[in-house]
Amino acid sequence: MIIRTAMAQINTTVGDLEGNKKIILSSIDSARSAGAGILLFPELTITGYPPEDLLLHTGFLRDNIRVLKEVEAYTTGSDTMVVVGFVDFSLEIYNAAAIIQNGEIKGVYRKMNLPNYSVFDERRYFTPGSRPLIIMSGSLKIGVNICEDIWVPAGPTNDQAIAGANLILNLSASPFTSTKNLTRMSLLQTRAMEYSCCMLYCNHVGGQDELVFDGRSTAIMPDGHRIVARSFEEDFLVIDIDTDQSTRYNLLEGKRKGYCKKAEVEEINVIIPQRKHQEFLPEETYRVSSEEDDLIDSLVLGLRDYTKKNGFKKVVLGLSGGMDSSLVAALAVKALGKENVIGVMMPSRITSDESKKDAVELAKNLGIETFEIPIESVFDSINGLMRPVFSDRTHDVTEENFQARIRGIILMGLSNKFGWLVLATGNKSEMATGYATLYGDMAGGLAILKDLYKTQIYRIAKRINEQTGTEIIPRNVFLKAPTAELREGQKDQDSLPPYEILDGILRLYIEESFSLDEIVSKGFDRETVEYVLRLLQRSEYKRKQGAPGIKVSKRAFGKDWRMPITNKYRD
Ligand SMILES: Nc1ncnc2c1ncn2[C@@H]1O[C@H](COP(=O)(O)OP(=O)(O)OC[C@H]2O[C@@H]([n+]3cccc(C(=O)O)c3)[C@H](O)[C@@H]2O)[C@@H](O)[C@H]1O
Ligand SMILES: Nc1ncnc2c1ncn2[C@@H]1O[C@H](COP(=O)(O)OP(=O)(O)OP(=O)(O)O)[C@@H](O)[C@H]1O
Ligand SMILES: NC(=O)CC[C@H](N)C(=O)O
Repeated sequence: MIIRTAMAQINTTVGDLEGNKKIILSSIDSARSAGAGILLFPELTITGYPPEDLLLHTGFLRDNIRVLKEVEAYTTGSDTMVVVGFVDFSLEIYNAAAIIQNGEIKGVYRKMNLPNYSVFDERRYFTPGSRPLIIMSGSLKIGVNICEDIWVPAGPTNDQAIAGANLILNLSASPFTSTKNLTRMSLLQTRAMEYSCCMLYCNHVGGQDELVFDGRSTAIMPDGHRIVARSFEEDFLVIDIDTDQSTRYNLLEGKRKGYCKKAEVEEINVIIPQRKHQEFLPEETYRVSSEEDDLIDSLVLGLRDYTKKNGFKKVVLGLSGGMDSSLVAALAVKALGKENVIGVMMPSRITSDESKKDAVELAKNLGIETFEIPIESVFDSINGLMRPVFSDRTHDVTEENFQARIRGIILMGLSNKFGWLVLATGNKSEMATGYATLYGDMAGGLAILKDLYKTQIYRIAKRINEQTGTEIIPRNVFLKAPTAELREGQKDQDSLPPYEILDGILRLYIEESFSLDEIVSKGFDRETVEYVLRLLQRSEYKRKQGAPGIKVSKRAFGKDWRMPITNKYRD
C-alpha cells in the first residue's frame, strides 16, 4: 500500500496561537498541493513547545481549543489526514495529538510518557494518557504517539506494533544538545528495525528561550533507510511510503510472531487515500555534521529566534578584543546580519593597546558599527565619590568590579535608549567559577556562550574562521592569554587553573555528576579539584541572577541545573 506522507518541520512560537495557526494552515495547503494523504506536525503545534506555566491559565487552554477547531474547519473538503499537536482540556490537561480529516476530528491521542527530567517538566502540568491509539485504514494500521513515547522501552510503540501497526507517526519537540543527533538517530533506527515498522518522526525547529530545537525530522524504514529533513531550519518533507515493506519485513524476520495477545489499543477509522506508484522516496540523506558546525548553527538559531521572537532587531555588546566578545560578535553577525550588531569599545587606563587594536580589527572584519566610550572619567568619578566612605582601605576587587559595572551601565543605557538587546559574553567556565562581575559583565538579556567551556570557545572560533575562509577573528585573539583587564597585568590563569584542567574537572562534575574522589581518580590533582568545586559551589547565587543562555550540552546552567544557593554540602 503506497501512502503519500508529508512532514511539516515548522518554527512555531510559544503562545503565538494566531501565528502558529497561520503556519499550520499554510502547511495544510502545501500538503494538499503535494497530494499528501497524511500530514504530520511537531508536538504541541498549536501552543508551541514548551508552553510552561501558560498551561495553568484556562483562557490560554480555551484559546488553544478554539484554534484547533479552526484548523479542523479548514480541512473541510480535503481527505488529507492531518495530525496536529494541541493541549486537550477537560478538567485535566493532556499533551495530545488530534487526527483530523475533512472538517472532522476523528480521534485524539494523549501522550502516555511525560518526561520530567533534565529541562522537561511535563508532569507539573499534564495527566498521562492511558491508551495507545491505532488508526485503521482498511488493512493499514497506523500508530500515533508523541515524543517521549518513543524514547521509553515498552512504550506505546511496542503495543502499537504488536497490534499490527506498520506505520508509526511521532510528533516531537526534542531539543538539541551536541550529542543528541547521534542518540536520537540510533534510537529511531532501532525502533523501526526492531518493530519492522515505517516511522515518521516530525520534530520542532527553532529557538525558545534557552532551548534550541534542531529539526532533523526523519522518515525511517524497516531496513534502516533514513530520509532526514534539514537541521536548524524549517523544512517540508514529502515521501511516498510503501507500508507493505513493514509487512514483508515482519513476515521475513517474524518479529511480531508469537505476540498473539492483542494489545490494549484504541482504534479509530479513517480512510487514507492510496497511490499507485511510489514516486517520492528520496535517497538516504542522513549525515553527521561536525560538533563545531552543529554548535555554531544552534547558537545562531537560538540567538536569532530569541532576538526576533522577543521583538528586538539589533543587539549590542562590549568589544574588549578578547576571545569571548569576539566570538559573540561573530555569531551575532551570522544570526542577524552585520547591520544589526553594534560593538562598544570601553577602554580604561588598564586596557592595553593590543586589546584596542584587536577589537578594532574584529569590528572592521565583521563590518559592524562601533562606538568608543572610554570609562576613565566615570571610574575616577566613582572612586572620588566613594573615597570619604572607603577612607584608607586599599584598592581591591571593589575597584576592579566598578569598571565592569560601568560598562554594564553603558550597555544597558544603549539598550534603553535605542531598544537594542544586550548580549552578555560569559562562558560556562566563568559561570561555573563565578569569574564574572554581578551587575557588571554579567549584565545583559542573553548570554549565548553560557553553556560552552572556554576550551570549546577556541574550537568554535577557529571553525568560524575556517567557514568564512578568512581570519574574521584576528589571529592575535587566539594567541594572547585570556584576561579580564580589570587590574594591571591580570590574567585569568592567576585566579583559575589552566582552562584544559578547569574544563575537564567541571565537565566531570556538571555533566557526569562525578564526586570529588571520582574526579581525582581520573588523574586530576586533589587540591585543584577541591578548589574548583569550592568555586562552583560558592557562586550559585551569581548563576541564579545571570541572563539565560542557550543549552547545547547534556547539562546546562538554567532549567537543567537546580542547585540550592544556601547549601552546606561539600563533596
Ligand atoms: N551567597 C550569596 N548570596 C548573595 N550575594 C552574595 C553571596 N555571596 C556573595 N554575594 C555578593 O556578591 C558579591 C561578590 O560578587 P561580585 O561583586 O561579582 O564580585 P567578586 O565575585 O568578588 O569578583 C568578581 C571576580 O570576577 C573577575 N572577573 C570580573 C569581570 C570579568 C571577568 C572575566 O574574565 O570575564 C572576571 C574579577 O577579576 C573578580 O575576580 C559580594 O560582595 C556580595 O555582595
Ligand atoms: N575594554 C572593554 N571594552 C568593551 N567591553 C569590555 C572591555 N573589557 C571588557 N569588556 C566586556 O566585558 C566582557 C568580559 O570580559 P572578559 O575579559 O571576560 O571577556 P573577553 O575579553 O571577551 O575574553 P577573554 O576572557 O578571552 O579575555 C567582555 O567580553 C566585554 O563584553
Ligand atoms: N518532548 C519530549 O517528550 C522530549 C523528550 C525526549 N527524550 C527528547 O529529548 O527528545
